[in-house]
Amino acid sequence: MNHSMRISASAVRTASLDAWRKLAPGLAIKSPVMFVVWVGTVLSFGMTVQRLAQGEPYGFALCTSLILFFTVWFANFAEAIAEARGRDQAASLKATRRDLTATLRNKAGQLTQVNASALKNGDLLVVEAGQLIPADGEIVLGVASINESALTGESAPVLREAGTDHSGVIAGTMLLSGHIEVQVTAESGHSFLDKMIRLVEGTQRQKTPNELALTVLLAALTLVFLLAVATLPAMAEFVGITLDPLLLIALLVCLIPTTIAGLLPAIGIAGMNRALAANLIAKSGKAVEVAGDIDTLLLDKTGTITFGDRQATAFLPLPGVTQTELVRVAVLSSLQDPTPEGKSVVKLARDLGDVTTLPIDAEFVPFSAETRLSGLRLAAAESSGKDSGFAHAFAYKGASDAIRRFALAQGLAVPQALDGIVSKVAQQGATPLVVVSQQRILGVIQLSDVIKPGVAERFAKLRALGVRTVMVTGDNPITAGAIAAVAGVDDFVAEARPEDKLALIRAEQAKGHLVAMVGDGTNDAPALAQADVGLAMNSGTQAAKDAGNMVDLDSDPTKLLAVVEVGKQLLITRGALTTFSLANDVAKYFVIIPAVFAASMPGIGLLNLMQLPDPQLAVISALIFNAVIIPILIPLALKGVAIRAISAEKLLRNNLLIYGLGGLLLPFAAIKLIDLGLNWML
Ligand SMILES: Nc1ncnc2c1ncn2[C@@H]1O[C@H](COP(=O)(O)OP(=O)(O)OP(=O)(O)O)[C@@H](O)[C@H]1O
Ligand SMILES: [K+]
Ligand SMILES: [Mg+2]
Repeated sequence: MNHSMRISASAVRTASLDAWRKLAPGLAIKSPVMFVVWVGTVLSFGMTVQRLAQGEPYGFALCTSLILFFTVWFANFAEAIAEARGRDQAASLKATRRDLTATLRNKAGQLTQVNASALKNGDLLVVEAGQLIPADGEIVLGVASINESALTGESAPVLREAGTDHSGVIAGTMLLSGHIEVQVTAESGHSFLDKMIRLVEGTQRQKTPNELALTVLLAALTLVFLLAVATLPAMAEFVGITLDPLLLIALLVCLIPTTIAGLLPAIGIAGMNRALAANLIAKSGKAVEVAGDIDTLLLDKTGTITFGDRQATAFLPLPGVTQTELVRVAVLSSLQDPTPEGKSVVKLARDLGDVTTLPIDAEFVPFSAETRLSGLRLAAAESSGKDSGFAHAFAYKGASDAIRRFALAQGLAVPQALDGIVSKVAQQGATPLVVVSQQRILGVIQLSDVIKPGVAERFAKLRALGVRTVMVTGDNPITAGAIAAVAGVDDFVAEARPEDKLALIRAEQAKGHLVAMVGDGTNDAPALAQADVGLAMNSGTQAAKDAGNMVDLDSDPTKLLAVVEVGKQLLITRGALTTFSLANDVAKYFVIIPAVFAASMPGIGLLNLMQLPDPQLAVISALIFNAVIIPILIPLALKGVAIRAISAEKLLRNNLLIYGLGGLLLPFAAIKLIDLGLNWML
């Protein structure tokens, strides 16, 4: 993906054209504030023509009309340039999805070649090494090594596998090796990526709730100023002056919040652009915005804080159990377990010389996040029944609390020595899996995982931004504690099942927190849906991606930091420019009103701080400032106000100082300068 956020010359060219197109009344009315300026422009041009026709002086009228016109045009240009930049960004993404062909497998097993655009949800595709994946989907068969660089810019191949939490594939990426079957989950043109493309292109942009609220507020302010200006002629009449209606229009435009109204769409689009530049797919502008207000972040341990490639590294038998016996039962419990954990158990056992094979009539009990164990039952033993005197034969492995409970329910004793072994493994941050057969608990498998480098710094940065991090894991409290300490999370919850994660999010939300959550597994889906920001990994299952409101193309769980930053920057930029715009308007009021009345009311002349001699020139100067401040601020609106890791209150105070006080003082100086310039020119 092209991550350049610079403004290209061609973007400026298209935006200039689009700014004209956006003058159409149907589009102009979308922003009530700018529509008032639009109407003012039309009226003003009308009066110019009228004065021209009647042979009256029309210079002031023409100047006013032109400046008003450019005010509207600049606002249109601000939006158009943000959109053009979004289109540039989307173009490279779109290119990955063009003209793909698919090998479709029908129910009878026959293969046919079809165009990817004809694919339907649920279609089964066969993809061979060297081919491009034709549609977004989930691998239902096979293991794949995939190059996603067309999408993410990252050239290192990624591994995707059927039946795991990383089975998702995306159209336009390249299958490097393997032979896979993919089930289509998103028809061409309807995937998250397509949606994001439309969002950044501006073709499917909707105002976010905050944007809508601000638009209403600005419209209300405009109405207040409209009423205030409407009462001026009567007041002027009272003191014996007749006010030129053009002066009133100009005054109104200076007073209403045109700066923020003109820049508002650009700020929102730029937020989406920044998200996409970070390889984040947001399903709506709202998701990005909410991310800025997040104060609690829930992360799971395995695969988020650690690499998630849990590998068996040791078999630790209980006293009185031989290593061979422990290994044999561990292998029995894992032979049909497709998880990376299960496979690694078999691999380590084989390396140690184990040759255990699957007994006939074995019934596989798959791992679930609910039971937190896996293994097999022997159906034959089961059918012989309890009366025959045989116990059910089984071999299980699982989380220590789960196996302990299971063993007790089966009437098996829990050996004293178990705790010691479990804690020893857990204290190193490794995951202990306890192994049990129908006869007894045999010992522990040690699963080792590696903490991702740099997570501690990221969490520290989040803390500085006011975001509390909580690790939620299905693992035991000791392992969780050990990992939490190294990773530097603020808090952790252990032995959590999926519904516990959901309950935790609800509890945090009930306390008034806005919660973000990262996940990739199907069992994360409810929590992802409940969270205010649910960031799903692109590598994850379709259920997770459907439930979340953001997808990370890089499948990097620590990307949540970037999500929060993009969101915060959006909110802070919008807040700062709103403050600036309103402060400007207040200042303009005090510049213009005295200038207008000074000539006929000596008393008010004292208030004419800036000593602007000619009321018409004063108004023109204010109008010019009012217009050009929009393009001047476009780069800031697009780039965003810099955010530093300081507390929200400090940030607010700093911004009030810079954009509030600055916004109040700048117009006095700028308008005086423009006025001096105009006086000199004339
Ligand atoms: N294949 C497996 N067979 C048996 N038990 C397993 C298997 N995989 C994991 N477990 C046990 O179940 C627990 C929960 O695993 P799970 O992967 O659901 O954790 P989680 O809720 O996703 O949390 P996290 O990902 O943070 O560890 C693990 O800590 C481990 O003890
Ligand atoms: K204004
Ligand atoms: Mg997990």
